[in-house]
Amino acid sequence: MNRPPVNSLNTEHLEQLHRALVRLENEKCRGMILSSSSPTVFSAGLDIREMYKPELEKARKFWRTLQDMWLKLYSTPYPTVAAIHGHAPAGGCLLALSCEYRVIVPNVKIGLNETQLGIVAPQWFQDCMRNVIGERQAEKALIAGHMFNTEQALQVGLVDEVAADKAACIARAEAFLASQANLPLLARKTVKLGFRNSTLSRLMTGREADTKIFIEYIFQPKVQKGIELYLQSLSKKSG
Ligand SMILES: CCCCCCCCCC/C=C/CC(=O)SCCNC(=O)CCNC(=O)[C@H](O)C(C)(C)COP(=O)(O)OP(=O)(O)OC[C@H]1O[C@@H](n2cnc3c(N)ncnc32)[C@H](O)[C@@H]1OP(=O)(O)O
Repeated sequence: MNRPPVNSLNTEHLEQLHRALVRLENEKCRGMILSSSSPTVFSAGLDIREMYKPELEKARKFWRTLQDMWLKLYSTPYPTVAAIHGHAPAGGCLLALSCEYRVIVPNVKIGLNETQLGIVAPQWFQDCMRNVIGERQAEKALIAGHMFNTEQALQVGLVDEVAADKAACIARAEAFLASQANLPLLARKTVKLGFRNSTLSRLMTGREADTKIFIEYIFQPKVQKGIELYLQSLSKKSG
């Protein structure tokens, strides 16, 4: 990902990611490392400005593009690793959770923090967390909107490995891909999809309902007020 300053996910960036995933699949790619050009941020999650006073059709397109990108990422036939050498809140955490393996560096925060922002992580975000860390830990983390530090993320199983720095993180991600390289492709892909199918189907069969929930939620005046205040707090911080 290379969308400075924080790889926030707007419609255009989501489309780019989606196109890249389609191209990799068409080219029979043998593995992907999802990484960031930023030295300190993996992805800041959804671009909050896409949810602030949007036009209805633009907001619908934004959400459908996110759904498209995620459905592709979660179901790739090739192995995927997240090299998390920077913070990964909310949608950034979703990207990492959607890969098959996660390597992280020290001093990083990662989690589905939506509750803390007064918004709600959609059901499929929640499913991804549950599938990785289990029901009990996911429930606790999501209710609190907990951001895990590196050590906590490893302990709870949110990530698989810690590496010293970006170079080591990429090297460990490559080692994971190498460990998968000799597995029969069809068997590997079939098992992966078997595990992920119920989570994928839940969104695929309820896409329109999920979009409607998103739209009705963000168009509420009190949610808009919350987004406005949050945007102000973010830009004050950097100002
Ligand atoms: C049953 C009911 C169901 C209801 C369902 C409703 C569904 C609602 C949708 C819910 C889904 C939400 C998922 C999300 O992903 S929401 C996004 C959450 N993300 C965050 O909270 C991250 C916020 N950012 C940070 O914490 C930090 O920026 C950082 C990532 C830790 C990096 O810190 P750093 O100090 O390096 O950088 P700055 O904070 O100074 O930021 C630099 C500039 O980038 C702007 N910025 C940061 N994050 C975002 C963002 N997510 N979107 C847009 N812009 C962002 C920040 O304002 C600075 O801009 P400036 O320089 O112009 O001021």
